[in-house]
Amino acid sequence: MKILFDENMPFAREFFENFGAKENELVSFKGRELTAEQLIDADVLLVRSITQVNEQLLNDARKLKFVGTATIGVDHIDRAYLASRNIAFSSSPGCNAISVAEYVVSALVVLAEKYLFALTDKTIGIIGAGNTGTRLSEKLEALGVNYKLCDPLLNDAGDNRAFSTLEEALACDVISLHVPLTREGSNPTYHLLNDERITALSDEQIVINACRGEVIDNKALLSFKRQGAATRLVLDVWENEPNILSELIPFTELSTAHIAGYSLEGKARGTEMLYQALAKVFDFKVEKSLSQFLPKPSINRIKINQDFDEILLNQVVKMVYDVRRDDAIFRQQLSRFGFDHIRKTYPARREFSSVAIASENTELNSLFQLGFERLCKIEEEQ
Ligand SMILES: NC(=O)C1=CN([C@@H]2O[C@H](COP(=O)(O)OP(=O)(O)OC[C@H]3O[C@@H](n4cnc5c(N)ncnc54)[C@H](O)[C@@H]3O)[C@@H](O)[C@H]2O)C=CC1
Ligand SMILES: O=C(O)C(=O)[C@H](O)COP(=O)(O)O
Repeated sequence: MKILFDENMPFAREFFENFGAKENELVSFKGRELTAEQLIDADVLLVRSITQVNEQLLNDARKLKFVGTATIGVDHIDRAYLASRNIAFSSSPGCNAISVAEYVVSALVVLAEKYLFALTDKTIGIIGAGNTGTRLSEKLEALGVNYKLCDPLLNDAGDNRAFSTLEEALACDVISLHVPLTREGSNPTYHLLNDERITALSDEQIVINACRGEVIDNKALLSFKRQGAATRLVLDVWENEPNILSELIPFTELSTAHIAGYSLEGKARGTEMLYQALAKVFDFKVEKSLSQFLPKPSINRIKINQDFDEILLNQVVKMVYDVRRDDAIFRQQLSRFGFDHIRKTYPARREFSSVAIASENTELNSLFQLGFERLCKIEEEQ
């Protein structure tokens, strides 16, 4: 069985070697350079978000039986075409939802420190309450931060959480976008933040986009900022990646290269989910799991000697993931090396759960609910 996989897919060789594939049948490719010719004798194609999978790419791939994407988003896949060819398809729902939620928490912590506000004084409007929006809401709940959820589709489907209207979510102190990119249907998200909604934003609001660039009209956003709006922007995703509207960058508080979901765990979970999906389709036994391959994090245990407060939160969140690192890389390297290079050479980043906390009679439940591990007494003594 010949398996082609994106070179930016951690542990793909470890998962797929011996998976009915001989050495020369496990072939990596560059996501933006994959050609139809490379796929002629492929049985399985495993992509990330930068490969457009459509008729043009697959027309000559007559042996192809399975396409998988190690991502949450599926806007790069023509699923109707795959169905018309009877090619099995699997994405990796939720694989990097924790990573994106931790990116947002890091951004909030950094902005709270810079502008001297308490997170508990703010309300976060979460637009899109699927895997990522839900993970974020759980983390905010852990911190005692108010939030509103907006998801008309889940609301209509009978999800019994309390939902707000889009207008209510857009009026929150912080707006965090977690919708898929859609251009059709009852609630399309393409340019959800259009000129009209952008110009209605106040100087005090913060807008975070870590879903898809096209959800915000980037040109309208730039012209809004050029007119002097003080609205604070955190942008991880951009219209027309990798050729983005770089004039926007100086107007943002934090700018990154579509890496919100790039914790090692988040990326690698995508690979693991494809391994499991492939095993199901081809009736192979699932024998491997991610825990076999994840390296030890550079810091995996800490001891905390005070009760939880926002200063402590700032310290521990930034110890694991400080989004300013990625912002600095982006600003310094974009023009020299390009968008894709920054993503490909992304430095290691781990999730909060990679660190276990020991505490002596201190109240740290907020940190455990946020995602940090609790170190029990026996482990502490080892
Ligand atoms: N920046 C990054 O690195 C990453 C970005 N993403 C993006 O984030 C998106 C969301 O991820 P998940 O939450 O995991 O997906 P999901 O599919 O679990 O949830 C998306 C939610 O958005 C809702 N939704 C759709 N249209 C809406 C609208 N007009 N208004 C409000 N809600 C709407 C859906 O009903 C669904 O509940 C993905 O589709 C992907 O494009 C995902 C992972 C990493
Ligand atoms: O999972 C998604 O959806 C994402 O946006 C991923 O973080 C995209 O990563 P790449 O597939 O572009 O490496």
